[in-house]
Amino acid sequence: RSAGIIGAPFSRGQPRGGVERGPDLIRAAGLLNRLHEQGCAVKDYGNVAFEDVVQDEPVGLVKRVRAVGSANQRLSEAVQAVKRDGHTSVMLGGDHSLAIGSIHGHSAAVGDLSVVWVDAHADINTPLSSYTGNIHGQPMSYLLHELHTKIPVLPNFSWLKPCVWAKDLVYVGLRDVDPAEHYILKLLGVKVFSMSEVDQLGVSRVMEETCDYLSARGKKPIHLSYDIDAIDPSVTPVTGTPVAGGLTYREGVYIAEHLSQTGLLSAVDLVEVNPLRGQTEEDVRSTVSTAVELLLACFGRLRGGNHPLDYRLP
Ligand SMILES: N/C(=N\O)NCCC[NH3+]
Ligand SMILES: [Mn+2]
Ligand SMILES: [Mn+2]
Ligand SMILES: [Mn+2]
Repeated sequence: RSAGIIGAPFSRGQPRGGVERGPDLIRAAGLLNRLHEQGCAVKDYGNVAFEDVVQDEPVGLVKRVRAVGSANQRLSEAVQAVKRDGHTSVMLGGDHSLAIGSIHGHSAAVGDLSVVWVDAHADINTPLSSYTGNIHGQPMSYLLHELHTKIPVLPNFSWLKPCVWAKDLVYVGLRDVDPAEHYILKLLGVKVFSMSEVDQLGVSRVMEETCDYLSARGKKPIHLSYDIDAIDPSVTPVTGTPVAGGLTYREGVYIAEHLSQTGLLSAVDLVEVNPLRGQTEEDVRSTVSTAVELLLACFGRLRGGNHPLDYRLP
């Protein structure tokens, strides 16, 4: 395995400052050394340099459109470069609007892909259905072929073409879904394992059904887009929109372990870590270390232990 790390210090998909600190916090917690120690080749591509957009009036209700469009165009190029070099792309956010560029760039590199979206939220509002106008609640609508007619022309988004089919998308962890989003999920027949299904089936059944569902449409590269707020706020409180009743630490790690073992994991996003949303230092430490553990599990770390292929007892 090999990981190409991209920092995306970007917050304009939502109104709360601090989420742009995510990439450097996750690096400082030792992600690269830990990946190396577990036998993963690692290349750090640094942080994407985002354009400073000054005049960015709302377009209808949609906020910070030009900044988000420009940022995601640059992120898409960065992800394409990482994939061209043959790595699994690891995008450290930053807010979840960055999934637009991450998934677009991944698809530009590998073609058809499947998306596993682990999140308390569906992030599938269209620009016209969103209450808040914050684009981090909308990224999936920009990416789905089936919603193309629902996306107006937006400044700095002319580069973007939809690249995901609704039948290649699976959600895990949903527990805060708007009516418009629920309508879209039902209309398009998107596969959803909300927290109700996690409770009903258990996480191992959820992941078994997720992988069976996706592989029935051919073994496509998997894009795992992990919003840290999928995990329960008791474990990962420093995030913009925490929602009670989330995944346990163990469930969160299991999801990553399971997808890692498919051998199809081709890109990972880890987004929405916001240190300014914590009450204590421990809140920040707990959230950031959980983010690191989730990523280590994406690259083959197992709780039962690992050993190098060439290990020999002395
Ligand atoms: N964390 C969020 N998305 O994952 N917040 C925006 C969506 C709220 N409906
Ligand atoms: Mn999200
Ligand atoms: Mn979320
Ligand atoms: Mn969020």
